[in-house]
Amino acid sequence: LPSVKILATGGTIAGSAAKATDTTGYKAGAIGIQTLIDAVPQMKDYAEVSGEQVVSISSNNVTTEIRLKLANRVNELLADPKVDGVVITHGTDSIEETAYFLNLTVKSDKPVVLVGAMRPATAISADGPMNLLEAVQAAASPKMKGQGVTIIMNNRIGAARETTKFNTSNVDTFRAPEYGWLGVMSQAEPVFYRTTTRRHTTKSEFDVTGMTELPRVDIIYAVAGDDAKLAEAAVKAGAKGLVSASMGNCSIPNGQEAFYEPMMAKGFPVVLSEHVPTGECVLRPDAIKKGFISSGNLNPKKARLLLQLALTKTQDIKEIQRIFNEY
Ligand SMILES: NC(=O)CC[C@H](N)C(=O)O
Repeated sequence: LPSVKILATGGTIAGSAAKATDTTGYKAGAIGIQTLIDAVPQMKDYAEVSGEQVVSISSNNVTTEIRLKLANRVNELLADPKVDGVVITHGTDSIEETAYFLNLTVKSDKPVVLVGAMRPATAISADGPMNLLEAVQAAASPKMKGQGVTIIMNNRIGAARETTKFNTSNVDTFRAPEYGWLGVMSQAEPVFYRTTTRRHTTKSEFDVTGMTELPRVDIIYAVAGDDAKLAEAAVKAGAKGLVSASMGNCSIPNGQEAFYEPMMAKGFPVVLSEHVPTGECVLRPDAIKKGFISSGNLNPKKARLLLQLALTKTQDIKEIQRIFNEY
């Protein structure tokens, strides 16, 4: 049987509530990985499974430091010829961020699958056990090779870059709204319909070996008529770059643009992403001249991670734009 390692970080999949009917008032990350593995003995028909508890937290508290630790551990594990795949259990609030981060920093074409749940492990019809089983089945499958880091929940295989949380409480919360799912889990096997063309894993230029911190990047929300007080505070707090969660097609209020302009003239990177859920950010010619970088259709939280990694390589605006065009 293939060997699959499960790295556990907490989240609702490891959540515990006082009553089986509680689906909101529960403690995330309360149950250890061995208990989650023991609850799904069927996994042993597909893989030799072992667990490792990395942290036990709700994913709103996953820091850059934890993501770097995960990336380094996944790289260590997958460098071992005896390990065939890795599953990471994770809270759903930031699962897409960690998945995308690993998509950019894992140096292997072996499967890396992130999985979560929306109902705590103690709930009636908890979704965690079936999701975990399918994640392990996928991580054990050679068909997952080279597909990049994926998120698997509710039978669907989503690319880290494209998959995003859509609903605060529904079990079927994830969507891949722009380009759809890569495929599905069907009868214990991954079935692929698409692949992603953006650079990831073995084709990524980012190397976080031994790193414990990354340059600070903050996200500034753009709302009609707003000023730049928050952006100023971010720079004062040490931000080495900013991501604007802009409106519509990369539009931001004049008050913010007036603050960014002289900063960009000095080489400070400002990436325009959007809080509209889908679509490209197409920069006007004068915005390009001023130094703005477009995130394409990458959402603000993922654009923040990519800018943090880009800043480990370069400060050059054109080079950072090249990176956003490729990942
Ligand atoms: N469904 C979830 O996993 C969300 C619970 C929690 N806030 C977390 O992200 O860990």
